[in-house]
Amino acid sequence: MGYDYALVHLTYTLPPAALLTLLYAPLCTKLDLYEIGFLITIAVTSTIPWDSYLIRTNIWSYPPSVVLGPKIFDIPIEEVFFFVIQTFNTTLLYLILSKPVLHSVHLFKEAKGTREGQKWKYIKLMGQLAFALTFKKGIDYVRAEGKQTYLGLIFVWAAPFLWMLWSLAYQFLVRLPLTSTLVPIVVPTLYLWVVDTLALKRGTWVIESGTKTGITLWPGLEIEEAVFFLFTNCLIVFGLVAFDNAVAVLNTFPAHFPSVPTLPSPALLVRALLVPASTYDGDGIVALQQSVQRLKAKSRSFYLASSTFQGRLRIDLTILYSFCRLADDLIDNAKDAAEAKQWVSKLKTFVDLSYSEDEKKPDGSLVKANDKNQGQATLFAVRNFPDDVVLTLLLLPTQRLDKEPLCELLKGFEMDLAFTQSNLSGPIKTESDLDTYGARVAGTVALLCIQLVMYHYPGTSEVKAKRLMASGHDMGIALQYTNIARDLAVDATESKRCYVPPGWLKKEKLTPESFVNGLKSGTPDEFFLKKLGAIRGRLLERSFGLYDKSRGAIEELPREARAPMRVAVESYMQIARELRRPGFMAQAGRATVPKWKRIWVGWRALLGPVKR
Ligand SMILES: CC(C)=CCC/C(C)=C/CC/C(C)=C/CC/C(C)=C/[C@@H]1[C@@H](COP(=O)(O)OP(=O)(O)O)[C@]1(C)CC/C=C(\C)CC/C=C(\C)CCC=C(C)C
Repeated sequence: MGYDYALVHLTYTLPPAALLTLLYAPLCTKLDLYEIGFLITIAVTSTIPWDSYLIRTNIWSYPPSVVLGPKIFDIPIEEVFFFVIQTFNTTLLYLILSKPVLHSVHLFKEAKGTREGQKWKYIKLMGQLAFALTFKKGIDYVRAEGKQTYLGLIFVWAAPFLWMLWSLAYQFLVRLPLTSTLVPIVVPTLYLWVVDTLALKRGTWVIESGTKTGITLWPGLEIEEAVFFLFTNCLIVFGLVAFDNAVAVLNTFPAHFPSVPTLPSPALLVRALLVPASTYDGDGIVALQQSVQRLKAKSRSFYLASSTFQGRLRIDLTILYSFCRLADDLIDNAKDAAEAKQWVSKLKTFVDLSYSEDEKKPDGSLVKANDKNQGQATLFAVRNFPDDVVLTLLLLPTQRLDKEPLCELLKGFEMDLAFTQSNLSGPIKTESDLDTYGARVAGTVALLCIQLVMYHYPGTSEVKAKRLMASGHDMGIALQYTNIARDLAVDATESKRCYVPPGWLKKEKLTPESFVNGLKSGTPDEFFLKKLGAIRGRLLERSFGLYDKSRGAIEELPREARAPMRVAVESYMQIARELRRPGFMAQAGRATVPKWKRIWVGWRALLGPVKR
């Protein structure tokens, strides 16, 4: 009996496991735990018979003086634990690197008979051929019973699994970013090559000389060992990608899978993978791709927060963001007031059409509102909006959202039309006007987000729902105050808008005109900057007041949405914290949160309520 193999774990496999666990724990969901368990179970059960055969045929051996003693099918328990911990570590690295990825956007509709469809057919076949040839080579090596036996046994064991996983998930394996495929294969493989070199040198495990090629990748690392670790990490990552491919199909296509259990059974996962890619909803995928692009390009805070939401809620929030953003942009970027008004009116018509009532035909039959609305709204959207807007409109989950907040949001955008060159304060005459504006453009967004949360995680009582809505509404206004405080200069120079109530400006002996001119001047004097600091401070004070009042309610949301909502709110409020730093207070520029700080704030918010 000895401790050498146990020491390998203590020194090399357990420390990275602890570090990865620490990093991933706040992000870990029930589905992640299920995925980890699923992969470990498959890894252990598929490796035991093979490893046991290798030991019993003396291809591998473990000197009794280096292992503790207990064995499972002749395999030392340290070795069985190796299968577990290697799968665990590679899986956690994969999960961490994949968190920012919305898997649905990497699905692809393979239209039959098209060049693209043909291309995918060849990609699939080429992979299958490569793994089939590897298997064949393995058989030849094993049959020869010579120096390539061990290499052959690795090929024969791994290639069929790789062939099967490739056949099921080739699309995802090709389309996912390399950070989700190559990196989680390469990093653990290199690491284990180093560990293996050290273990072989110390004699912790021994490869018999008659059945190995004798070729080394570097001094001390047998080629067989290098291939073994490369293949096992490929198997783990291919398995994870296939799992996520199945979950993406389940989440993305409600027409195929109307409801999705929190933990889909293995049979359901396989069913999802077997849905032909030619039957995918191609427009839905493109709409999501456009929405994710929009979210990534336009809001770093919400992009970061979106990665902490799960499943269909994440998809719905991404589409909702895209809708709000493009509606705002259509109006803001219109060439003149008349065009902006037209966009508001078209958006209103689209919303009206999406929510009209059931209709009775003259023959007494009923046209269900849902079907009728979808048809009418689709037709209207296609005829009246640019191509890159239409798909988002069509995917907007109106069945899960109330009409009223959407109409109020459009009223908020309409308020922006009242700002003119000669009326810089537009509709904002008093503090209460500013509250109304914030309620319309941001309070409504909060209500819509909470409705989606409660739809996807049902069970909130009516009384609680009302309370949550009221607090969420306040939180939306809080975020809008921060948004205004951040964008004072941009609003003044690019849109000629002044959202600060004239009364507040008067207190600083400013008018909307002098304030906007001061912000527009490249080098405002110290005197002006002091006043700017005071006004910004007042906006932020209101923002933090509303934030303090409402943030407790986040802890009353359904459990699954609490931490992600905290991340969304905190990463936006971090902008307010940056603005309040003494160094920034008296600057005219736009505050941004450095990437590392955004990640830190998000990670911190996942752990629990943040101290103010
Ligand atoms: C995680 C995720 C994808 C969330 C999506 C949230 C969402 C749908 C946001 C829409 C934002 C948007 C474009 C609205 C149009 C009007 C507007 C510009 C509002 C301002 C947002 C700023 O967005 P962005 O940074 O892209 O804009 P600019 O860079 O300034 O151009 C707002 C500041 C409003 C945002 C308000 C919310 C997201 C509501 C927050 C409140 C909650 C989520 C509720 C919290 C729950 C409780 C119980 C307190």
